[in-house]
Amino acid sequence: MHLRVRDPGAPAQTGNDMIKNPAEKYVPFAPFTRDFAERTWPSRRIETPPIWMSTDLRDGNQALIEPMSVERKLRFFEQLIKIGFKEIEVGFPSASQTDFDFVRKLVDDKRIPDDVTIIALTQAREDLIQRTVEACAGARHAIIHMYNACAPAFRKIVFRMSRDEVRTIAVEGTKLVKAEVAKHPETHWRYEYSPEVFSTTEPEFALEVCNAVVETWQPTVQDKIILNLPATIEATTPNLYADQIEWMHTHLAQRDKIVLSVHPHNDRGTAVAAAEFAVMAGADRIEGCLFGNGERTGNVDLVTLALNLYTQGIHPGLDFSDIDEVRRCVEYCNQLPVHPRHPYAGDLVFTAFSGSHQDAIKKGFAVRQEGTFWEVPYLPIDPADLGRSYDAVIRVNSQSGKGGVSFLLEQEHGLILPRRLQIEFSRAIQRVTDETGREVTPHDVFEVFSSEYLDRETPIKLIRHRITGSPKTTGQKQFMIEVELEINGEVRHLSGQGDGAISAFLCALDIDARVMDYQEHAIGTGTDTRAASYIEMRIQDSANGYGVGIHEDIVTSSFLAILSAVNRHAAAGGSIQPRASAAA
Ligand SMILES: CC(=O)SCCNC(=O)CCNC(=O)[C@H](O)C(C)(C)COP(=O)(O)OP(=O)(O)OC[C@H]1O[C@@H](n2cnc3c(N)ncnc32)[C@H](O)[C@@H]1OP(=O)(O)O
Ligand SMILES: CC(C)C(=O)C(=O)O
Repeated sequence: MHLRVRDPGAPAQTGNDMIKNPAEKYVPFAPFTRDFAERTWPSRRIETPPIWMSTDLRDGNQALIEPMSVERKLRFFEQLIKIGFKEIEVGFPSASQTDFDFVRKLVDDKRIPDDVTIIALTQAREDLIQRTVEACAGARHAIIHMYNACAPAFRKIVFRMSRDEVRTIAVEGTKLVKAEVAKHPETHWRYEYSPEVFSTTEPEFALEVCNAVVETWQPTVQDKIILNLPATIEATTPNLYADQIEWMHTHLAQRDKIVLSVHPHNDRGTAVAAAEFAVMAGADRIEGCLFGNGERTGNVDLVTLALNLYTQGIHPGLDFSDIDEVRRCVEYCNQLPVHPRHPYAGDLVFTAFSGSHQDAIKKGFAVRQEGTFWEVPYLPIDPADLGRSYDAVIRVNSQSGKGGVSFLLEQEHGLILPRRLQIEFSRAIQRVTDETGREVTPHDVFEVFSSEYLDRETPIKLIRHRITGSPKTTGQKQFMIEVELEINGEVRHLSGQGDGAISAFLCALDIDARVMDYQEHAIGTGTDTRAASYIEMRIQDSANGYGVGIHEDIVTSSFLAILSAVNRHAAAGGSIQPRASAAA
């Protein structure tokens, strides 16, 4: 295909461009000549899951660049069983030897659990029906699924047939299926009929064909027929599809002997909505594919549908506890990637880069208590329910803020930064992300944090300290301290006293500095426990700045935090004047 870039100033062109008035070329689809005012579906809610039918191995497979081998089909089949599907369309056995062999393998190797029904699709042609039944014969439960297109364009262009002739294809095909399956009584056979392209078929005609098929098959309340109403090509807004479904639901004869099924495709990008509305409108069953594979823009995505229900508190009856494993399997079998933004399953769907999202998520996790309703902002589902970790929930780039940065430090290193330090440190990260224009990993964040706060050892480095007198030993309200420091490369011995260890240390340093805020907490537990100290200082007349120290000993960690603040001050060009000790 040839793509052209058009000069925006150029006059409208003909040829490959969009036309000025699409109404000259496209007719909007309206299923009813007048409004279907009797609709009730908009005020309904979905309270129970539909019957799920996976057509990955059929509709999904027929849309692949390379259809699945038997090995890939088997792997997919096992995965579908594991997820909990009870109805699986396994192929179009009359279409290819691979499909035929695969279905036979399932049956002959007894790979189909007793509570699972396989489905095989066929056109309404005698030889194809025979081959389809032959492929499934011997299975405990099997559904023969027959289709023929009923929409006006197909009657006119593909079949060149009248309505009566098209209805006859459906009825005669149904008779053939009935006769063929009767030859294999060891299998419990059911029948599914699809008026293909139902989405653009006149509802009255679809009804006429479906009623004729039901009459021919003669289902019972116990052994229902499946009538599947496909949006073979999604033709309109999902509300109109729902109207079509509700109209069929309320007008079909023998409705109690019918499982009403839908099969939405995603041409307009609204298959999920169409399927949900269809269930509200009376559908009992949905056919689709995992992650929305399928012809053109795909079949409706069953993962999204199932998990949409789950987030409304309704268990879908399908298990996606390890969604990554499901995704890997589907990607392998289809040889197609799942988009990183794909609902519930994409790599990025539980990740926030932007500052305000990160802030809200961090706060949501902080107040979250086990056993309470899920209420973490921006996360519609707990990633842990799908086997996803919280590791990637927050990632940092130039769009991020303090919440995200400090969340990473807390998650990865157990550091709980005071609010003002969060603000201060996020500026350091912002500088990096602005300079590089790239994401910073949790590892990068800690590196920046270390070089900004923890690795500051010049001009003053703590060598050792000794508290020589404390209120307990001296009987006075004073701490006495002796400190060995390296200052500008020279070892110094200083001493000081104060009401506490920190003030004694500051006295020994003899710097014009005040502690504005002091916070500490433990990191880890047991013998590995360390203390993290955060000290905000005002040194001389400069603006407040933080220092951070981490050490096994809590007092040492606070001294390190003071020196971290002092050294940062010096690095920023501030002056410091330590006093020489008496010994020096
Ligand atoms: C919406 C859907 O997804 S439907 C499923 C589509 N999937 C597939 O087609 C995949 C498997 N299909 C195939 O391998 C092949 O199409 C086969 C084996 C079924 C048939 O192959 P062929 O015999 O070569 O026919 P072809 O595919 O060209 O079918 C077209 C013919 O079947 C007729 N036809 C199409 N659909 C049907 C139907 N449901 N029932 C009866 N006849 C049909 C057409 O009118 C056309 O007839 P014509 O040759 O007299 O004009
Ligand atoms: C055969 C039918 C159900 C189909 O795949 C479709 O209409 O999309």
